[in-house]
Amino acid sequence: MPAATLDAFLNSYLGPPDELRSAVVATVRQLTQAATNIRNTINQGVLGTAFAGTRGANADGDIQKDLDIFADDIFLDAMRHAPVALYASEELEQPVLLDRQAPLAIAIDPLDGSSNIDTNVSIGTIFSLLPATGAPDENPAASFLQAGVNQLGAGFFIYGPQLALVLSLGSGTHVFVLSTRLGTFVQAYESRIIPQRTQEFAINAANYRHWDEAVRLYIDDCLEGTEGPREKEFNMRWIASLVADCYRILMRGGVFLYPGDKRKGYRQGRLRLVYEANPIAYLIEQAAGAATDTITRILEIEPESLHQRVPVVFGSAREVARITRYHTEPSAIGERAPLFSRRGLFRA
Ligand SMILES: O=P(O)(O)OC[C@H]1O[C@](O)(COP(=O)(O)O)[C@@H](O)[C@@H]1O
Ligand SMILES: [Mg+2]
Ligand SMILES: [Mg+2]
Repeated sequence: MPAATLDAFLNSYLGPPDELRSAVVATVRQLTQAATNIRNTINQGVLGTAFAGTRGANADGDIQKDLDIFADDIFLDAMRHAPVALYASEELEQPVLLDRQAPLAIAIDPLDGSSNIDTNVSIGTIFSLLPATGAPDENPAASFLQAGVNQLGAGFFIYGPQLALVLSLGSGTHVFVLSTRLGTFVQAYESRIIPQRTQEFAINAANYRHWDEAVRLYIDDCLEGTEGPREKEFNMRWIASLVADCYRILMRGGVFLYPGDKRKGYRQGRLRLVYEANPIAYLIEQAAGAATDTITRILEIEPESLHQRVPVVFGSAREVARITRYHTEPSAIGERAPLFSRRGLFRA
């Protein structure tokens, strides 16, 4: 039986012992309050004016919108009231030390999908909960340079038609929706299970000419549909909000790719390992999906720096494995008939 509310779910959470478990629960509660606050602000109807304005660039060189900064301020403030030692944000160059005695470190993308703010398309907040390690005041980055397998929990809020929280604390991936009638988050689904197979892919196809050959050939094969080696039709989606693309995949399967490409600054793709790829990979794996950097499991990558980018492929496990084979053993992608052997590397 699913717990009826987020509160009931958190009360029944049997995670790591004692201090860490209660810290995770308290932190998730603070996060939900901050997200509700942001949702209320978004609903004031100022998206096209005040909050879509730009401020400059963040540590990573991305344009910051006013809502990026607003969301960052709200979550940072909320974490001051949670048992969190360190707050690392996509929008801030360095982690903020909050309470050196506290057991947790949080990495956050306060506003994901910023390019969609003024178009009224779903946006979100992604977070990753880690154990604070070492001496947080001496080496604040160290807590965030742990491989994603060390996460205690991860999730995202999606400010869509519904305010939803997708959460995993290490046993399944759960979806809660804010009920304004009840004034609380209620469980919307049993733990999600992503189908192993899919006929739907998500990629920004405008970058086709910049991709490596393996990615191009994978997409070519999908596009050839029933006339190509896959012998089935594919559908394409690209929302340009990672949270929204991930939510769809959790609901009905699919595969998402943001590979590295040949554009300047995109060799490692666009998404950040610590703030985006790790928490999303955790949620996807907890829902029986898979997540790689095309070859290596995302959750096993040791981050080298706080704002590091990483190529990302995630979703239906068999499709993710297939994409890895295009990169590692192209000759094994031999299901195509000679009819399809017309191009390059894999077609010889
Ligand atoms: O505009 P592009 O290159 O298609 O990239 C879209 C991707 O970039 C992101 O917007 C990056 O996140 P931010 O908005 O937090 O910078 C993802 O949500 C999305 O998947
Ligand atoms: Mg983002
Ligand atoms: Mg962001």
